Amino acid sequence: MSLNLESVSKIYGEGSRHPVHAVRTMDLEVKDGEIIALLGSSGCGKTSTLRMIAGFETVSSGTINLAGRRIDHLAPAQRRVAMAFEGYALYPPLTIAENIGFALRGDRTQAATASAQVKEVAELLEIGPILNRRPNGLSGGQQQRASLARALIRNAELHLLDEPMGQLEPQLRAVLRGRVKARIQERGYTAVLVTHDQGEANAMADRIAVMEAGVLQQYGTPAELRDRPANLFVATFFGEPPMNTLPGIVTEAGYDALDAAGAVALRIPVAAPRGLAHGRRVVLGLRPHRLHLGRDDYRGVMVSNQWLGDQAHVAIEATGRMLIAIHPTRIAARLGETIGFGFDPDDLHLFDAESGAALAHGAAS
Ligand SMILES: Nc1ncnc2c1ncn2[C@@H]1O[C@H](COP(=O)(O)OP(=O)(O)OP(=O)(O)O)[C@@H](O)[C@H]1O
Repeated sequence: MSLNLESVSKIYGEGSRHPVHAVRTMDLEVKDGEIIALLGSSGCGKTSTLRMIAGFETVSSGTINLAGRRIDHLAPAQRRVAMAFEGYALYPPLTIAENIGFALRGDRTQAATASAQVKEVAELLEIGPILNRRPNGLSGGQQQRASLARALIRNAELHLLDEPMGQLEPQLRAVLRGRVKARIQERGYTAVLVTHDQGEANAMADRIAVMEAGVLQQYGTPAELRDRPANLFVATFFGEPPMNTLPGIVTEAGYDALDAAGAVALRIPVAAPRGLAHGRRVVLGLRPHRLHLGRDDYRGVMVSNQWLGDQAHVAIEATGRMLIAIHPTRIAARLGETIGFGFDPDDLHLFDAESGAALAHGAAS
């Protein structure tokens, strides 16, 4: 069902001497049947947002609507929301099967049907063999999958998944991501996933909400975040390795990238600097796969060269700063050698030097 957050804020210790403003006037709209991810580094407010939606934290201000019904004043049990907790929150005296099927008891589901459903979701998450065990003594990854199963088995109006696969090893995580996503889509569930792993957000979410310091920085599809980052924070947070950035200034002939001392380090000729006034201070951004090695436009010193099996990640020092390039083949040059590079000015993203807001975007990837 559709979910709407309007101007939602969370302040812990409001009125105390050290209030923490964890979420700031957040607007978020999730469509019926959509999977979205809240993505950001530790402490940015992801879990607080999720817990306000679930009802485990009160909202300090703002409103939350689910399926057109206001829910922010309701107790968690009245919200028709299923949640997989970061800390698992399993009942120690119950077996894993009883934990997973716990919510079905109130649904007047026949015992046999409930047991078949528990088995089916347990197999999906590869925890079939531990259904008769109790949570104590199980690994973090097993408990985490039990918590996820307990949420997925419910036919709720909204599924909230807090770092649901953080404890699993990469291979299993990759398999389960696909299965969990397929199950959510097959059943038409609406889901909000919390993660600090952009690979997970990319793999599972239709749209991603990037948060930093309690503020929603951008909400869009993975392609929108990659090709049209709203600001410098999103540009350098989203994408691996991150976007290269250089302070610069708009000139009559194009852009000048500046070194740390403010001197001109690279002249980048462009016919029309995208309507920006001469003298305007900007930050120039370039994705690493758009920085081409072996061209003669500029020169830098190679300071690192890593072959990752299918591509090379090369760091060059130019303009007194480090620039990262992704190259499709091995680079023969040694560390310390001078290497030529270049790029197409149309691939540059431009940001305002003061606010970091995007002014113009490079060609789409
Ligand atoms: N119960 C609480 N009381 C006081 N401050 C809190 C409480 N819970 C969270 N905070 C603070 O609110 C801010 C946001 O925390 P939150 O857990 O929402 O972030 P997060 O992005 O989910 O981080 P993580 O990925 O580490 O879980 C942090 O500064 C955190 O220390």
